[in-house]
Formats: sequence, structure tokens, C-alpha cells
Amino acid sequence: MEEKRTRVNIGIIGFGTVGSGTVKVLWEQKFEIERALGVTVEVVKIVDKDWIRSRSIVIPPSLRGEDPAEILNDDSIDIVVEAIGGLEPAFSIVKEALERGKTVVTPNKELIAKKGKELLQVALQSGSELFFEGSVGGGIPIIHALKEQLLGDDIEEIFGIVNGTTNFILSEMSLKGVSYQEALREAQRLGYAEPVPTMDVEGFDAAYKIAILASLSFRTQVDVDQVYREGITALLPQDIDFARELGYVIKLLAIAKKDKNQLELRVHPVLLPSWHSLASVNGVENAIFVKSRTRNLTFIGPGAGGEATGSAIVGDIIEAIRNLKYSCRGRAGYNFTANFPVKPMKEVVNQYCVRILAYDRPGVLGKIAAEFGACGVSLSAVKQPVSVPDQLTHIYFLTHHTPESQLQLALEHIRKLSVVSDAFAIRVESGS
Ligand SMILES: NC(=O)C1=CN([C@@H]2O[C@H](COP(=O)(O)OP(=O)(O)OC[C@H]3O[C@@H](n4cnc5c(N)ncnc54)[C@H](O)[C@@H]3O)[C@@H](O)[C@H]2O)C=CC1
Ligand SMILES: N[C@@H](CC=O)C(=O)O
Repeated sequence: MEEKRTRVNIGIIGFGTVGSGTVKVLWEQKFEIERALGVTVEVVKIVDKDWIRSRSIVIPPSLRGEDPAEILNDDSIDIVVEAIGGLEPAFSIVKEALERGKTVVTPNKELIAKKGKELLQVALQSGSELFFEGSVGGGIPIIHALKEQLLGDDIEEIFGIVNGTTNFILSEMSLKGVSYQEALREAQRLGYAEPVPTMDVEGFDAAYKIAILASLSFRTQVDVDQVYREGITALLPQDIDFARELGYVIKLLAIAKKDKNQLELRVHPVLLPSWHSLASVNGVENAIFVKSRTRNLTFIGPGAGGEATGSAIVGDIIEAIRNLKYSCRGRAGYNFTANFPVKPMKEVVNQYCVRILAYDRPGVLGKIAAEFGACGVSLSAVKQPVSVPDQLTHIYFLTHHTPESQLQLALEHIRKLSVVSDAFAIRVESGS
């Protein structure tokens, strides 16, 4: 095939943590990339609405712009990196870029989880391309693996730690005794957190990511609203201590499983045995397990951060340049041919750790245990710290495996007891 391209121009929209990380990696690796591809690669415009903010790299004023239209209307720009985040105006920008035949690379998981199918359709129609490696697992090349190497695998489960911010917070609290607020501030300072950190700590970010992973793994378009979601904000430092005493750590897991042609899709904190391979994945690291009929794989790496995610974006840019160079665009690499229903959360079976805030009075434990028993929830352990008579105290219970519906019914009854002030459950993953 005739090689025509000798130069590719790139426009960056959004010059924050990821946008600047991408430019840094591109510039540092420019010589190697150009030598490998035989193409001159130039960043010709960088657009951001805020040029006051301090950045880790300095760029010439001539490259700066403030309006995405400066990139969209520039016919010499082949590849657009969207790194502003959120749904709008990101969706309109990406759609227009694709319609204009530009290749788009984005780490925007909310955009891909909610609008990926529509945008891929636009890309197919206009013969352009959409890449989103940075949207899941930061610097871990999991999207490429699912699109290419694992396309022929019959994937049964994909799960793991997919949010760097919450893993960083839980690790800091657990390993260094740092407070939740302090750990969150540090995650923000390091550029791991989303522009709106609620996205991280309430599990939205992980829900977007597992929706993307499940869609690719099971070739079905997963609606992010079908992902059961709990974040880490209801956890207490005492939960971490209790877990540790029993030989567990607490992690926020994102889980997608195919079970008899139904999908389990959930994001929530879990107690993991400390020997579990995910238990030692700390800080901003992410880990994703893929279990297929023929092989079990583990992907571990930095789950967030400007340069780690920038490297993933540069990987997409390299693939995009190859496709431009050899005029072989329009290969989505996957499509959604299946349509699996999602298992209702109430049917999911788990073991639970239940924390109950109750008055230390005679007969309280008996009343609580009776409610568990009445709902068919069997207990495997109870722990009450030394407490003061008639004062509120946390009591922890471990249950045996039980359907979510029974556990939730028991909690509903227990919360109504006059001696109980609150009841909260964390799932326990015994896993492999
Ligand atoms: N921070 C991280 O470690 C990772 C972030 N991502 C994703 O990357 C995207 C960007 O995230 P960050 O770089 O962390 O955010 P950020 O807040 O550091 O950067 C966003 C930049 O976009 C600019 N911006 C926002 N709206 C704009 C508009 N309408 N026009 C022009 N500029 C605009 C902001 O001024 C800011 O400089 C998000 O989709 C995020 O989910 C993905 C993986 C890792
Ligand atoms: N806020 C996200 C950034 C990467 O996707 C995270 O903490 O994982």
C-alpha cells in the first residue's frame, strides 16, 4: 500500500493533569515515536479555558488557544485529544471532531460509558476513529487487550480495583492512619482525583469503567445505570481496624460477571482476605483480573496520574497515526453483538460484615441476632469492643453467604429496633 503521510498534526483540548501529561510524554518520546513511525508528529494547538493554573510543563504562547473551535475548524489537524472531562461540552466536541473526519483520543470514561456506542457509530459513518485507552485503568493497556488479543476469548469475569483515588485513600487510611479528608486532599494534589471528586468517592468513576470493561468483554452495550454502585464515603476508620483484626483489608471493587447468561455488575467496598492478590495493590495502583474459559490474566499498573494516563493516550495516538499512514481507518475492533440481561442486585449472594450502632443494654445482642435469624441470615462471628453501659457502641457481625434481599430485609428490621441507631453492611469477597 502506498505510504502518503509524512506528518500528523495533533490538537489537545483540555490542558489539565492528563492533557499536560500527554504533551509531556509526546514531547519526551517525540524522537523515538517519529523514528518508529516514519512520520513527523506535531502538537500544533492546545486549547484550555484556564491559562492561569500552574502546570508541570511550559508551552510556547503560539500553541495556546481558548476555544475548542480553533482545533475543530482547523483542517490541518488530524488527531484531537479531548481531555476536558464530563459529558458536555465534551460530547459535542468529540462528535463534531469525528464528523469532520478527525481521529479522537479521549480518556473520558463518563463520555465513553454514556455515549460510546453513539460516538462509535458516528466514527464508523465518517470513516474516522475513536480511541479511549486512558478511560480505564489509567496507564494499564486493558482496552487494547480486550479489543485485540482477548477478542477471541470467552470472558466469564472481569473485576478489580479501577479507581486510583479511592484506592489511594483507603491505602493511606489503612497503612498510615491518615484521615479520609487528608488522604483525599493528597489524591487531589497529585492529580488523581476527578475534577469533581464525588465521582471517585461515590463510585461513579468505577461504575463508568466497569460498564466500559463489561461492554467490551461481553460484547453487549452495558447501560451505566444498570451498575449497582456504592462508594467509600460511608466507611469508618473503625471498619478498617475491624477488618484488619480479622485478617482482611477494605478495597473498592468493580465487578462484572457472566452468570448463566445474566450479568452481575457492581461497584462497592469489599472486605478482602489479606492473602488475596488484590489486597496488596495499594496507593494509586489499579489491578484488573480477566477470567476467560481458557486463561486467567492480571493487569496491574498506575490507575491515574498525568503521565501514566498520558502514556496510554500516546499509545492510542501511535495506533491512530499508523492507521492514518496506511489509510486503514474505520476499524472499531469490536462491536456489540450480544444482549445480556443484568441480574437484579437482590439476587446476588455474598457474605457480609455488618456494623451496627446500638445501645449497650441487656438483651441488645439477642434482639439483633433474632432479626438476622428471622430473615434467614446466619451469623459466623460477632465482635463488640469494650463499651460503656447505656452508651452507643459499634458492634460488628460477620454473616455466612446470603442473598442480598435477605440481608437488606434484616437491616431494615434491625434499624427499626429502638436500641439501634444505625446499621451498615460491607460485602466480603472470599475470592481467589
Ligand atoms: N487525572 C487522572 O489521573 C485521569 C483523568 N482521566 C480523565 O481525563 C479527563 C481530564 O481529567 P484531568 O486532566 O484530571 O482534569 P483537569 O481538571 O486536571 O483538566 C481538565 C482541563 O480542561 C479544561 N477545560 C474544562 N472545560 C473546558 C472547556 N470547555 N474548554 C476548554 N478547556 C476546558 C480545564 O480548564 C482543565 O485545565 C477526564 O475525563 C478524566 O476522567 C482519565 C484517567 C486518569
Ligand atoms: N479519578 C480517576 C482517574 C483515572 O481514571 C481515578 O482516581 O482512578
